[in-house]
Amino acid sequence: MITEIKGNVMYFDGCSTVELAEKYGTPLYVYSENAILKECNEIKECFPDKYENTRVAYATKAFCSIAMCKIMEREGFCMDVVSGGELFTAIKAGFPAERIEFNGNNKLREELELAIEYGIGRIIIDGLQELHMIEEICKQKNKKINVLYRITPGVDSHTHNYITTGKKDSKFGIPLDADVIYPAVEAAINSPFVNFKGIHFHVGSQLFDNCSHLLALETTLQLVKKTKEKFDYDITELNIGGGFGVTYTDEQRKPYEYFVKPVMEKITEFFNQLGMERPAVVIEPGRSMVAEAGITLYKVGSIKEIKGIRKYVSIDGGMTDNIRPALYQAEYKGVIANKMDMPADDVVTVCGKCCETGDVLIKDGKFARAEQGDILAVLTTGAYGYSMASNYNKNPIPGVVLVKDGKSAEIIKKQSYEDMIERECYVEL
Ligand SMILES: Cc1ncc(COP(=O)(O)O)c(C=O)c1O
Ligand SMILES: N[C@@H](CCCC[NH3+])C(=O)O
Repeated sequence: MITEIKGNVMYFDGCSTVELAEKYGTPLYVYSENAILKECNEIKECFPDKYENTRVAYATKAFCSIAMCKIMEREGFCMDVVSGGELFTAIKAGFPAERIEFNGNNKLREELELAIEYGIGRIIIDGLQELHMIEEICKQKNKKINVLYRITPGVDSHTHNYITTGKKDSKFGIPLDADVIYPAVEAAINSPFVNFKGIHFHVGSQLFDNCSHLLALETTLQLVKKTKEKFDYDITELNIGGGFGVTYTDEQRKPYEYFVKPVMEKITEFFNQLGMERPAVVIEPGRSMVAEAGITLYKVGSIKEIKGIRKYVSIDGGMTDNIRPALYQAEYKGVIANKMDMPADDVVTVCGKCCETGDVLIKDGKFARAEQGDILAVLTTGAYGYSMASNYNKNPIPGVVLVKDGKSAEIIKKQSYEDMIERECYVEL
């Protein structure tokens, strides 16, 4: 069990959350290595270990750090990066360049130059303009790189509007209009500077239904068939993105198998019928690999009861370390980590310390009766928490601790006030 209760205290991967808060200070992100490994094993079992020529590329945007890159390296995963910064982190962590795939709708020339210089495994191209930029760089550097095209499959997945990515009206991917996609495919096939491997799609995030993946796949397979007919060219790789939903509150999380099995069946059947070899298949999970492996610890501060309306419990962090409730109305569960033996029957709203009314982490949640100094743990914060943290109100970004079997180590130092102003100055003009 990753989360346990001993006496009145919540333990996380064998560590007392109260002791962690005391030792490292709050706010604090805590990641369980065993929980990450459990995800890795679950994925491996139903995907790369089950089907030949398949790969998992962890989408580092969910949580990007040297430590996470090292774990992914050891587990044999690939990594999907979306910026020069994520790419640099992976390389600095010693992650093999050939296992890195680069996504993004507006990759900068200098980011592409870095990627090509490092010799990464794949660039997932988001438009013809990008292909031309890659060709120029490869020509200059005398290099050739593997590429895929990210298409816009025209699928409206059922999730928050801000995290659906496959709709026709989207900044991501190449539209499937015949006069757009086929010239692009032809250009990539004929380019002496790229190896055109195949097609990528990503339909959205936090999904509980496999129908968006299957619909997008159908469209992709038609494109593969047309590419064969038109250009006599065999697509050798399909990337179906990530998006696998996790349980934050009451959602029923689906196993990876629910998503990948029908996808693999459909792909296998299609290529058998066509008499073509099945391409490599890649998935890009981000959230599902780390969300449940992470919690955030806070210290309770001011408590205000507005008679007949609401009770506010303030914590020493907030939207600066978890923007998701403010940005996507995301819901979380939390506990008073030092009062696990007490009934959670007090309905309170957990709010942050920013000067924003919307700085609320949990609205009307049930908690044990909170007092100043208690340790409040917000659960399932491992994905898109730390990675979206900000310095709003000049609040320092908290540190990150990795825990495993009762041991703990700081993997990202918390920011100090000094760190925040280090790059600032005033020049009288
Ligand atoms: C291209 C791409 N791949 C993978 C992911 C990871 O998605 P998730 O964290 O939902 O698994 C995203 C983010 O939504 C993405 O845009
Ligand atoms: N940041 C989003 C997910 C982004 C998906 C990226 N394509 C979230 O917290 O849910």
